[in-house]
Amino acid sequence: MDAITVTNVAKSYGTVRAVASLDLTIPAGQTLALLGPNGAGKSTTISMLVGLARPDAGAVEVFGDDPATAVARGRVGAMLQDGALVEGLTVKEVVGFVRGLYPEPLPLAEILATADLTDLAGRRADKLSGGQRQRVRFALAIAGAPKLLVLDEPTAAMDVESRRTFWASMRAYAAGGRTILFATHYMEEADENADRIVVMAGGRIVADGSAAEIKSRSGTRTVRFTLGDQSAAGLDLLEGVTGIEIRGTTAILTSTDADATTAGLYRTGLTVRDLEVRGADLEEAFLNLTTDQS
Ligand SMILES: Nc1ncnc2c1ncn2[C@@H]1O[C@H](COP(=O)(O)OP(=O)(O)OP(=O)(O)O)[C@@H](O)[C@H]1O
Repeated sequence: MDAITVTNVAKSYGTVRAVASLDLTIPAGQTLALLGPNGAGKSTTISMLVGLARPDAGAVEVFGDDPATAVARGRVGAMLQDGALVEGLTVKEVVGFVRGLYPEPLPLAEILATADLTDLAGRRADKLSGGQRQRVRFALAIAGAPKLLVLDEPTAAMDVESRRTFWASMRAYAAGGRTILFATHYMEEADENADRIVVMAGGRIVADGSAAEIKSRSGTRTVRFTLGDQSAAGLDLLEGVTGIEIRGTTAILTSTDADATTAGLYRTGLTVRDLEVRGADLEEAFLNLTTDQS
């Protein structure tokens, strides 16, 4: 069964078109990253998936129901950008209270352990650090044992170590066959934690695939070599070259046809040492895919 089907969805705020012609099917069990620059439409898409906003056109289904029904049935857990935490309660009390609202919650100890909060259980939730508070929000999102977990930029405000801990928690939760959708600006988070990456820009999907597919779809590769003190004049005219950068003694050519660029390079008569041809990294692919459309 599909966890999410979005069919031809559009959503505007006044004259701002946040999402347009959005089609997306997410099979149950998949971990999907929604990647895109500011204003791409990620949060708007997430709001519609969790029933907080209604599409102007098109349809959204979550496990075959409309989102509000799926949420009411306890099938969806969400960690949105600025959920406040109740003041004056300990972590254990907040999590215990929220899990009590669900028909079939996870055991309290399991929630705390999954969110790496066992050691903080007795601390006041509103007195924690930003990263620790995010973990409490994560605990609240999984408390009802939802089949679909939706996370909007869950690691914003976390340092590197907290991020690592957080993603380990997320993967542990996903391992039970659950479906996860998370929005992020961080390419490496998408690369390391998702089975599939959907890149959005300007309210539309501009790429959809595994990290490797997205990298290759951007079509760009880099050709690097040691230029030393030779002149770089004319390198930008080689076939396929779209960009050139000189870093110390190294020349880095971006190319849409690395074979032609390399062949042309040898014809220049330059002494070419340490030649390296690489696929674009995910960050370059992301910039290539989103720059023209946002
Ligand atoms: N409540 C709102 N009222 C008016 N415009 C809005 C509202 N929410 C979003 N928008 C606009 O809709 C567009 C999409 O915004 P959205 O928040 O969905 O993007 P995003 O990809 O989540 O961005 P970010 O990465 O910055 O969170 C933007 O142009 C934004 O300014």
